[in-house]
Amino acid sequence: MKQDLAAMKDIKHYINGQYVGSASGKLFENVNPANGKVISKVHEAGREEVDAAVQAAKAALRGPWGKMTLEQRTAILHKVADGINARFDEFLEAECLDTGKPKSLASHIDIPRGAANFKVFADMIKNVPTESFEMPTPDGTGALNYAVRRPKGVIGVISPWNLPLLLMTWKVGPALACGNTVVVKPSEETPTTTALLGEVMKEAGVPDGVYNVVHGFGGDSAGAYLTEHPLVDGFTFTGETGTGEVIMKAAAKGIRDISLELGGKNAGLVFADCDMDKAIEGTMRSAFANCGQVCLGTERVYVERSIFDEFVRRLKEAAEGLKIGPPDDADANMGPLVSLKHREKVLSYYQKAVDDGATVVTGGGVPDMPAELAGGAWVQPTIWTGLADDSAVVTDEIFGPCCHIRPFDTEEEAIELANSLPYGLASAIWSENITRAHRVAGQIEAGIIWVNSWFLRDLRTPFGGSKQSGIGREGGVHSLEFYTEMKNICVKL
Ligand SMILES: NC(=O)c1ccc[n+]([C@@H]2O[C@H](COP(=O)([O-])OP(=O)(O)OC[C@H]3O[C@@H](n4cnc5c(N)ncnc54)[C@H](O)[C@@H]3O)[C@@H](O)[C@H]2O)c1
Ligand SMILES: O=C/C=C/C=C(\O)C(=O)O
Repeated sequence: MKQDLAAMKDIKHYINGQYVGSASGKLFENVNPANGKVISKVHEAGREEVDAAVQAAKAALRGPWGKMTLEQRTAILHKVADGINARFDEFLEAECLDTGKPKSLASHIDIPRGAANFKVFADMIKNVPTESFEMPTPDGTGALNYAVRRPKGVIGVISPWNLPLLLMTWKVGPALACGNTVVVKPSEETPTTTALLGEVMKEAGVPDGVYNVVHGFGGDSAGAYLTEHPLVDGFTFTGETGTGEVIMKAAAKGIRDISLELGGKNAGLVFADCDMDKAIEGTMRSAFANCGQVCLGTERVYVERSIFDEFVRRLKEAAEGLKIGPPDDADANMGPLVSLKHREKVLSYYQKAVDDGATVVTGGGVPDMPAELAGGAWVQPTIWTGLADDSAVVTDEIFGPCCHIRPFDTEEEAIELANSLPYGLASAIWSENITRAHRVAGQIEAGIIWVNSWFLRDLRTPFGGSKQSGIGREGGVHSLEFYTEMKNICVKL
């Protein structure tokens, strides 16, 4: 049975290789944030559907999937990647309708990464060795220890709405490469590409029950039912820090493992010895790409005082040059926020900045849009200066197209400011003095540091946050660590 994705009117769960509706008949609306119109109705899973998905995933571990050779399994995952590429335009259309993001962005980042996440981890699991140790024994014969990887089991994948296909496959790719089965709960805001992937899985020959999808909300809905289900062996979650705390508690019951990629309030550090063109281009992307809805984005920018005025002037000019528009507008490089609800949150910070005495360098409100887009979640790219370090605008993750720029005088002060919050996800350093860049990078409390770049991704590298930005690392061998159980076999010779 195929999902009616061509019309994209009715988004069902994908359980044990079939698209199925909810027994309760409960549906919720999926809204296009570019115009406020309903795109589709989505089935909301109850405990019954979540249980069916988890049971299917458990059973599939013992079915054909569990018996496949590594070669067979990884060949299928390459077919999944090829299947995404073959249906690139459908994925692109679905992702852009759900999020409102420019097609120019999603066609370069979201959809290609959706495919790459399967290929990279399929190849990695074949090529990363495990360890072995020979040891002496009192009788002189010795013993040999060697480690093997085994799948962890059923993985619960809970993903957010900002980069829906990219962030979901970033977990599903390595989870399946390692031989696990998954139950995915995509964000209620962006269910479509996760649903569409079910068809690709089927076509690629992924056995039924290996990839399951349940739709719904977080608390008191599909998300909570999934984390409370005792047969799930581990959870990988990307989303807000507060939600991470709730999921961590649920995972404690039954001692299930967790990987948490959480929020940030990332600092950009711009030194006087930077290449100003590069720093402006990079900070533009880090503050405004994806309408500022990137966990790695820099909402706090610290600039050395001698170049502060020039930097602010040039970033303002660049921000005012952004073209706001819907996904199909080929010139648009900024879309709407994901929803009107999220816009309320972002605009509350725009107001708070004014209340706290900020200088609004540019933006601060809602742009004028043509009548057919008036119902969309549009917001202006916004830059502030002049806020105190303890203003909520400077300390809270806003997740909108905005940044506060503040001057600093010394390297020590810049590092202290960057490290002053309980988050520790990412940071961008702009300096042509490579010794300084290394020195500063080593002292920033964050999991990911970019020097003279931003969001430059090599999927073999560790990815994750320190402090309240997460627990664990994914990427490269670190994904293999999370998605497998290492077993040591000690053989007395
Ligand atoms: N560190 C990273 O790699 C990374 C990447 C992208 C986004 N993020 C963070 O994600 C946030 C934006 O995404 P969001 O608003 O979708 O996050 P969110 O935490 O609101 O939701 C994420 C997912 O969790 C589900 N959920 C919510 N409450 C739940 C509960 N009680 N039990 C189980 N599931 C629940 C949601 O339905 C959704 O699928 C930002 O904070 C951003 O920084 C982090
Ligand atoms: O919004 C957050 C972006 C996260 C990016 C990744 O997880 C990635 O590039 O693998």
